[in-house]
Amino acid sequence: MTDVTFQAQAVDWQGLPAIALKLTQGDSALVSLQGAQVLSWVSRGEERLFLSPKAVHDGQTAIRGGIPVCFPQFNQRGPLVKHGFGRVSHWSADAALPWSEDGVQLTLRLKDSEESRAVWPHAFEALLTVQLKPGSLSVQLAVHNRGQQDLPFTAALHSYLRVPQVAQASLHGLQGLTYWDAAAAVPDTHITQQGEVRFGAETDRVYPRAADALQLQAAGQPWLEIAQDELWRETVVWNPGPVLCATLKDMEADSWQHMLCVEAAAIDAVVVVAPGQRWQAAQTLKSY
Ligand SMILES: O=P(O)(O)OC[C@H]1O[C@H](O)[C@H](O)[C@@H](O)[C@@H]1O
Repeated sequence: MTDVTFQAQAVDWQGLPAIALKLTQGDSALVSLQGAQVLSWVSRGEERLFLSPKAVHDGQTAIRGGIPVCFPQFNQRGPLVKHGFGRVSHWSADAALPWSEDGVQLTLRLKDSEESRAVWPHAFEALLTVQLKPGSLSVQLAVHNRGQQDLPFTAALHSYLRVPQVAQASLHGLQGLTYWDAAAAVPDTHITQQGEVRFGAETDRVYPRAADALQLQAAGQPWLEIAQDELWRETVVWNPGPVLCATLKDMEADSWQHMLCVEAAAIDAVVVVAPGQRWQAAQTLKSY
């Protein structure tokens, strides 16, 4: 006897190919093949990811929201397009598989191509594995070096978390850690976090990974636990605030009030994967 615990279906999201995962229990996720980007995670009836109502879906532009995969470069820390070509590339999907007792797992793959080698001369396979089970979503990036030389990269899972109102949200678990403040007027500003993180003006910070999982508390929502594997050595916290948000064409003027990004990142030190070796690390979200 086989108990069916999930459904996986190829669907169209705004003209782009995507895969819809749905658990018998009710939780669901939507994953775009562009960028291997999770666009939606509904847990216990509630959408937990922010996807901009003005997100561009032309198949070439980065999609604003969900969980973009920044790879093989974070931000503008290198010669590639901002946040790397991974989020604007077409990934292929394996068949979805049962996972754990009541969940589903989906793996998407991106291999080097003539186009990628023209800008980044490395033979690689990147795998993005999404594991969905009741109350929890885990996203793992794996990078396999298929070439003869060392493979250097930086990366992040740029998770956009949806909150009803960011002014009534707080992020717990980073206190005592010293962050680099990328939004500070004075370059190279480092500040030690006091208490929880709160949002209002532009926030753009790189923290070292905390030993324990973070907790996001937002009025009108169940708590969210945010954990990241050790190889994600940094956590980026980003919210554009009203001024920067107004300049982002793919955000509504008030979108900054309904999101914050907590990004599992490997960026301060370049990751180097030896020939034939593999690097992998996950971020896991749990709703309480
Ligand atoms: O607008 P994007 O290219 O998606 O980047 C959005 C943001 O990503 C990260 O959080 C960086 O730390 C920010 O500096 C950047 O503005």
